[in-house]
This record gives sequence, C-alpha cells and structure tokens, in this order.
Amino acid sequence: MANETFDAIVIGAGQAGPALAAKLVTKGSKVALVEAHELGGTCVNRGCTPTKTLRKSARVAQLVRRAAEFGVEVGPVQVNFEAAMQRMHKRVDESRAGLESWLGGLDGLTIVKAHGRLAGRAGKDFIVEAGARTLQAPKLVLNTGTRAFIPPIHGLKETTHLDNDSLLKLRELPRKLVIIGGGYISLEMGQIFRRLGSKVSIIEIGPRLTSREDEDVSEAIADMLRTEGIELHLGVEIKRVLPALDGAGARVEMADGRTVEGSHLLVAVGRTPNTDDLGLQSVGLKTNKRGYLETNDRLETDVPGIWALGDINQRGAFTHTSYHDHDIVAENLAGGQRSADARNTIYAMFTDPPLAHVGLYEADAKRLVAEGRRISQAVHAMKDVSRAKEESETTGLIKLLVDEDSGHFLGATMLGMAADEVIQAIGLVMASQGSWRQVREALPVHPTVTEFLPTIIDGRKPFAAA
Ligand SMILES: Cc1cc2nc3c(=O)[nH]c(=O)nc-3n(C[C@H](O)[C@H](O)[C@H](O)COP(=O)(O)OP(=O)(O)OC[C@H]3O[C@@H](n4cnc5c(N)ncnc54)[C@H](O)[C@@H]3O)c2cc1C
Ligand SMILES: NC(=O)c1ccc[n+]([C@@H]2O[C@H](COP(=O)([O-])OP(=O)(O)OC[C@H]3O[C@@H](n4cnc5c(N)ncnc54)[C@H](O)[C@@H]3O)[C@@H](O)[C@H]2O)c1
Repeated sequence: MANETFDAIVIGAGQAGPALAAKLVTKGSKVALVEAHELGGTCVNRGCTPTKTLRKSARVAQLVRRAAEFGVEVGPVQVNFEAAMQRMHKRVDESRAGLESWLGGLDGLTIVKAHGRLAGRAGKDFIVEAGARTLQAPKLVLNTGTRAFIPPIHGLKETTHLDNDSLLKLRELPRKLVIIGGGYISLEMGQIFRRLGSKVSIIEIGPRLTSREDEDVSEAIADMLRTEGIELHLGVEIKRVLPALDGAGARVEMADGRTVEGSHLLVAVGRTPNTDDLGLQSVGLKTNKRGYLETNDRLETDVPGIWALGDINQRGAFTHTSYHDHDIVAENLAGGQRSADARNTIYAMFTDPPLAHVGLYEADAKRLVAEGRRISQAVHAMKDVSRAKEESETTGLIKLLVDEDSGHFLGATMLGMAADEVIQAIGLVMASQGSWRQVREALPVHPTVTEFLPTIIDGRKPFAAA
C-alpha cells in the first residue's frame, strides 16, 4: 500500500499537538495527528482535569467538616467515594468528547488512533508507521508526553502499587494510602484522599517536600498537611517494599528502621518521557541521558523539520507550558520570531490552599546578591490579609523578590487562598516588563488578596545573601 502523504505529522495528542495541528489545517495544510490512547493526553485523561475535579469534592468535604466555624450546623460528614469518582469521570468524558468533536470536525486533519513510530526518511519526508498505516511528511511534531517513573526500589515491582493513572480508577476509598514521593502529585492527591477519608502517609527521600521551593515555603506546606493529619516521613530512604502482613496492601521499610503499612501504595516520584519507543534513531535524533529531547528556543530539535513540544522538551512540565509551546511554533511557522526562552517559569500546585510561583526563588536571589545585584524581598503572612481573615482561610504566606535597580519583580511565591489566581497579577507585570511601581500605584479591588500587594511591596527589605 502506498504511503499516505501529509504536510505535517503530529505524534501525540497532548496539550500542544492538537492545538498546533488545528492551526496548521486552518491555514490549508494537510495534517495527520497520531495518538496511541485518548485525545487530550495526560492532562485531560489522568492529570489536571480529573485531579482538579476530585479536589473540589475533597474541598467540599473539608468545608462541611468546618461548617460549625461559619455558623452552619450539619450532621456528620459522609463521603460517597463512588459519587465523587463518577463526577470526576463525567468531567473527563465531557472534556475529551469536546476535544474529539472539535478535532473531528476539522477539514484537512486525519486522526490516526495508533502508536506512532519513526521509520526513517523518504527524501525530505519523515516516515511514520502507525498501526497498519504508513504516513510521510516533511514536518514532524513530537508531543508524546511523559508517564509515571517507577524507581528501582527493592521489591516494588513484585508488590501491587498504583500510579497517577491507576489511582483514578479506584472503586473504593483506600483505608490507608502510603505515597512514595513528596512532590506535586503526592501532595495534591495525598490531601485529596485524606479529605475524602483515607489515612495518608508520605515518604520523601529529600529533606523537605517540594524541594525547589524556598525552605520556609516547604515548611509551611508540611505544617499545613500535618495539621490535616497527614503523616510525613522526610529525608528517609526506602529499604524495600513488600506485601502487607495481612496480604492486602503494601509495607514500606525505611532505612532508619521505621515501617509504614497501607492498604494502597501510590508511587509518585517523577516522570519519564515517552521517547523510548519512537524510532528516533531512524532519523538520527538523540535524546539526553534522561530520555528528553533537547531543542533550541524555537523548539526545533537537532534534526531540521522535527519539533519537540510539551513535557518531552524539559522546558516545563505543565499543561500551560505545553500549550504555550504550540503557540510559539505556530507563530514561527508563519514567519514569527517567538522564543521559549522569553517566558518566566509560572505554576501552581493545587493543594488547598494552593501554592503558586513565578520567576526566581530565594536560592537564585542569593546568587545574584553575591554577584552584586541589589535585591529586596517582602514576606507577608496570609493571617495578616483581611480577605483571608474574613474567609477563615489564613494559612500561608506571600513572598516577593524585587530588583531594586530596575524595579522589576524577579519572582513571587504564594501559599494561600486564591494563590493560583493572584500569582498571575505578578506574572503579567513580569511578562510586560512592568515594575513594582505599576502594582503599587494601580487601583485594586477591595476586599481581595491582590489588594494587599502594594502594602506587601512597601514592606520589602534588602535581601541578605547569607
Ligand atoms: C496527576 C497529574 C496532575 C497534573 N496536574 C497538572 C495541573 O494541575 N496543571 C498543569 O499545568 N499540569 C498538570 N500536570 C502536568 C500536565 O498533565 C502535563 O504537563 C501536560 O499534560 C502536558 O503534557 P504534553 O502535552 O507534553 O503531553 P501529554 O499530555 O502527556 O500527552 C502525550 C500524548 O502522546 C501520546 N503518545 C505517546 N507516545 C506516543 C506514540 N509513540 N504514538 C502516539 N501517541 C503517543 C500519549 O498517549 C498521550 O496522549 C499534571 C500531571 C499529572 C500526572
Ligand atoms: N499542579 C500541577 O501543575 C501539577 C500537579 C501534579 C503533577 N504535575 C506535574 O507532574 C509531574 C510529576 O509529579 P511528581 O509528583 O511525580 O514528581 P515531582 O518531581 O514533582 O516529585 C517527586 C518527588 O519524589 C521524590 N523521590 C524521588 N525518588 C524517591 C524515592 N525513591 N523515595 C522517596 N521519594 C522519592 C523526589 O525527591 C521529589 O520530591 C511534575 O513534573 C509536575 O509538573 C503538575
């Protein structure tokens, strides 16, 4: 059978691939979008959408537990796990159906439901084998994402465990959930399951949770989780994992002699890129040691005509970075000069309250001060923000880093109510090269968390490099 020819082939329908494919076909290109599983990839099917939907059920349960504080009398809280999970699955199905109907209706787009693998070149074209079909095109976009990394912990392979995907397929609430890893997935899911009624223990090999955050922020997150009854084991290596003594669940033995047993074990120690079964070598494309594809700031790989978008290029591990990647490539293909280097790191971790961050951390500021830069910092507790008091949501803090010479914000971290939204005010000022003065002088809305930014800015002090 003759090869099917296209102007571009996109492998992986995560957050960048479908959006780029759609833009290309609306400009008249003929595009094949190859997806091995479900359209929407990790975010829609087993990442952001389901977890943030389930988070709401957990938040409601928690608020109802606190109802008396707000003068509302309710009976004992009973979580219907099946109903909460059904609400989540329904939202995922709706989201994926919306995507399927949008993409399915695009003229010029061929959706191929198969694993795509590169199989060399035919002249200027790249050949992609996808199930029984062979496709070829001169442009190739890789958006294959990541999957859970399962570490080589002694006994783990032989012991039943969950990852972010299988966790969302549970039909019964775990009596006790033990989580290996203390990063985003662990903390979001740990808090959600705790609030839904599970006992939760988290084992983190590093000395603190979310190790890239400032130390006081990691501590505040740990305090917040401990307050909710989550057990934390920090700075401890796991010696081995084995089935629980009663045969159901798992037992984790730690190097310091402690043991934690749970009805369920979740492994959340990071991700591994889906580049190992892509046939990259057939076109001379190499990954780095960890399997990621390196690109320039235009997201072009070392092989002209191949782009790597989303998590596999290690230029962000978020839905918004992946989606942003597609916009950069789409504009550049139309003659633009967009660069992925121009963007600031910005993200939120959706614990409740959320953690949000943009730009630099204290560790970066220390290095800059050591180089002679004049940097100031402001730290403000959420318990001193009136809106937070009115809402009885006073956990957390807000931290700002300012370059005193340019007036630009260098970074901000917020743990607290609405942090995922408030951070974007600083993010937008940073992206538009604004200074603290614009924030200081702009008229804010009362009563909001954002209205405190001018007060916080006024409280900044020289940042010490100690
Ligand atoms: C539990 C969890 C919660 C998360 N929550 C958030 C959040 O709140 N906010 C946020 O910004 N980010 C979140 N993320 C991260 C976010 O999901 C990813 O950064 C995002 O999905 C971007 O990924 P991507 O576009 O690179 O690819 P993905 O979304 O991973 O999609 C890649 C697609 O490629 C397909 N594929 C792989 N190999 C092949 C092949 N050879 N042939 C055909 N198809 C292939 C896969 O089946 C998949 O559909 C979360 C992640 C997880 C795991
Ligand atoms: N809100 C969000 O945007 C969001 C939410 C969830 C996931 N994500 C994305 O998903 C990705 C994966 O998240 P994750 O939580 O799996 O990884 P992570 O990299 O965030 O955290 C992994 C943690 O596991 C620890 N660890 C590693 N090996 C260990 C071991 N043997 N024993 C104990 N601890 C160990 C690490 O020190 C680290 O703290 C992240 O890249 C993130 O961007 C984003």
